[in-house]
Formats: sequence, C-alpha cells, structure tokens
Amino acid sequence: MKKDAKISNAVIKRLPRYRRYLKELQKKGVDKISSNEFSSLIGYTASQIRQDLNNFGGFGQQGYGYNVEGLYNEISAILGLDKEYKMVIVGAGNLGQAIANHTYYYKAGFVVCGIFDINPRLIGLKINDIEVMDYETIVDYVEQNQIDIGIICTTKDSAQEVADKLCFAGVRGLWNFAPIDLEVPEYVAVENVHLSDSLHSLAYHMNRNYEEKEKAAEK
Ligand SMILES: NC(=O)c1ccc[n+]([C@@H]2O[C@H](COP(=O)([O-])OP(=O)(O)OC[C@H]3O[C@@H](n4cnc5c(N)ncnc54)[C@H](O)[C@@H]3O)[C@@H](O)[C@H]2O)c1
Repeated sequence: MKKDAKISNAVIKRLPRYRRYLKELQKKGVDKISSNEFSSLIGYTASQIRQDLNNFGGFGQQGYGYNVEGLYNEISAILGLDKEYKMVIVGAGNLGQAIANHTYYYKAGFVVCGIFDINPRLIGLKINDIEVMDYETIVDYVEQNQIDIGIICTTKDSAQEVADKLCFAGVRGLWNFAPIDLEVPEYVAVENVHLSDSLHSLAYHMNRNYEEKEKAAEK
C-alpha cells in the first residue's frame, strides 16, 4: 500500500465487493483474471478497477491480469480482515439479538464476546450461548477483555451515552444502528447502518426508472 495515501471513502466502500467476487472466483478455481474480465463480472469499468487498485500499488501485471488469490489476500489485508476483532453488543432487543444470532460475522473474524442491556428481564438470558450482562459493568468488561468494536443497538435516546462509555473504555470502532449521528473522539471510527436510508434510495431509483419508462413510452 502506498504510504500515507488518503484513500477516498468511495474506493474503500468498493473493496468489500471486489473481495467478495474474488472469493467466488477462488471457489471456482480461477487463478487469474484480466481487468476487462473482472469488469464484466463486477459491473465497474476496467479503468475504474485499475484506478481503485492503483491506490494501493496496483497488484496487476501487464499482459497477465490479476492473480485472484494474491489480490484477495491484499484486499483482505488492506481492509484489516486478516485479524480478529472482539465486539460487544449494547442493547439486547430485536436487533441486538438478531446480530448476536448471525454467526457469519464470527467466521469472518468478528467475534461477539459480550452482550449488554439495562433491562433486568434480559440480563442473564443467553443469546447464541452468550449471556446478556448488566450494562453497569460494561466499562470494566471492555477494558479487561480489550474489546475492539462496540455495536450500538439501543434506543436512539441512549446511543450517545453508550458511545461515550464505549469510547472511554477503549473501543476503536462503533457499528451504530441507532438513528443518530454520534460524536466521538477522532481516533474512533464510526460506521452507521441505516436500513431505512437504503430503502429510501430504493424508492428513489424505482420512481426514476418508472418515470423514464413512461417518458420512453410517450415518444
Ligand atoms: N439501522 C437500522 O437499519 C435499524 C433497524 C432496526 C432498528 N434500528 C434501531 O436499532 C435500535 C434497536 O432497535 P430494536 O428494534 O432492537 O429495539 P428494542 O427496543 O427491541 O431494543 C433496544 C434495547 O436497548 C436497551 N437499552 C436501552 N438503553 C440502553 C442502555 N443505555 N444500555 C444498554 N441497553 C439499553 C433496551 O433495554 C432494549 O432491550 C433502535 O435505535 C432502532 O431505531 C435500526
């Protein structure tokens, strides 16, 4: 990777998709792929692919293309997916429980170590074999277990206070599902996941497609 290079968020957002397709190619036993072939598969232009990967030093060879396994490993390393991350879930309601039960993350190196809630009726319950602990104890737990990521699944009103506590206790990343923009120290990364935003852009694209179809029919 080029040293000190500031990579745009748009490029970073495309990397997991590259990685996913490379994994599929590996499963099919494909060793190498040209940027043109990769382009028709993934739907980005070949020049976009070259530009994106050049941010990290290229990895392609003129006349050969990309080594599928090599590129997969490089992208995994760039994304930091060659390590394991310890996570806690805060809020053991509908969403917190769904995330705790979704074991795909575990296989990918993201391990849920603890779940916390303030509701006495939930404390002590086991979700996917992980006991729900009292939120009062979260700072000690995060410090002692060197937790990397906090997953915020509480109500909107509690989310900032939960984020403050998690940052104080030493997490380096927050995966935030509450519909609020969090204020955090500069060294803490936040990824907001808002399913409704995604649904709203779906509505926009559906309506735009429909309008275009209507206009084409009028011609
Ligand atoms: N991002 C998305 O796409 C998406 C989708 C669904 C829900 N949500 C949001 O996720 C959050 C959780 O939704 P849900 O349906 O699971 O709600 P829920 O009411 O079922 O669960 C929230 C849980 O948080 C706990 N809680 C509240 N304050 C807390 C605190 N300070 N510390 C620890 N636990 C605390 C509650 O006791 C409750 O168990 C909400 O903010 C909701 O708006 C986001």
